[in-house]
Amino acid sequence: MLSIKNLHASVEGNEILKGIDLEVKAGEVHAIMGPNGSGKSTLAQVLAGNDTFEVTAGEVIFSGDDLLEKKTEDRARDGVFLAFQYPVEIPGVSNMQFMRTAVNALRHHRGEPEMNAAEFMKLAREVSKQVDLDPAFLKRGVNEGFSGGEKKRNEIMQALLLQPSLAILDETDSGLDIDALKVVSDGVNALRSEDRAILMVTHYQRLLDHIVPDYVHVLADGKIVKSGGRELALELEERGYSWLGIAEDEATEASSAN
Ligand SMILES: Nc1ncnc2c1ncn2[C@@H]1O[C@H](COP(=O)(O)OP(=O)(O)OP(=O)(O)O)[C@@H](O)[C@H]1O
Repeated sequence: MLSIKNLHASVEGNEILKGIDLEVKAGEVHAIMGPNGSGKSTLAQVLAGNDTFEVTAGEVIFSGDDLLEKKTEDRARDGVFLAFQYPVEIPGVSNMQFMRTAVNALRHHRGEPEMNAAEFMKLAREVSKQVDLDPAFLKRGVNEGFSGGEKKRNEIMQALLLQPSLAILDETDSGLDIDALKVVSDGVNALRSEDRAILMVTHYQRLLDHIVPDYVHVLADGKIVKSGGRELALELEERGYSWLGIAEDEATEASSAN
């Protein structure tokens, strides 16, 4: 589903991604871990099409197409979804209005009939229960005044409504209390399916107790330096990053993040 080859990306002339290679098949869940500042969010943003970052080399093939050639909105229509590390507040636009517009844009693109307000309300209420978010949040401005954990739950609600082919989740577990972590993980597990891939950026092995990944990758200084199965995350928890030959300052930052 997703094939990344030798991906390089820069911001303001600084190279952040320095040759990423990654193959993700439909049905798989991949976790991306690594020290602070290693490029995890940059990778997520580049895949979603944030033009702050300049791709200087490499290719990304998504479902057979050249992803990097497509505009952000076309990537979203084709099924790429990004749950932000820091979800953005959009005051004045209700959550309901925002999500219905997005869902109907997708349905239109897929040649499916649009959902009217009543149909969408019914669906949104069901999904909000799934992530334990009071349906009252549907009426509020997008993320406006939401707590950190509520924003993260709202991101997963969007994913459940949009049913993307590729869900990229950037630190969806950060700031969640123990119960919310379980709720959000259940939401992500509900997304798992044979025709969908999930790329999850996380610092915490404990998330991977709930959402068991097929593969774990360590990103350091813009490159994937180690890949393995779930046991790699357990090893990182125990040993930190320095055994992988990651520079001492990066490894220290990483252990303080953990
Ligand atoms: N818009 C930007 N302008 C300048 N530098 C940026 C920008 N975005 C990212 N960077 C830099 O790129 C590097 C990688 O950042 P990124 O957010 O991808 O790291 P990360 O691995 O997700 O880190 P963390 O674990 O702390 O979230 C950092 O040094 C960061 O300061």
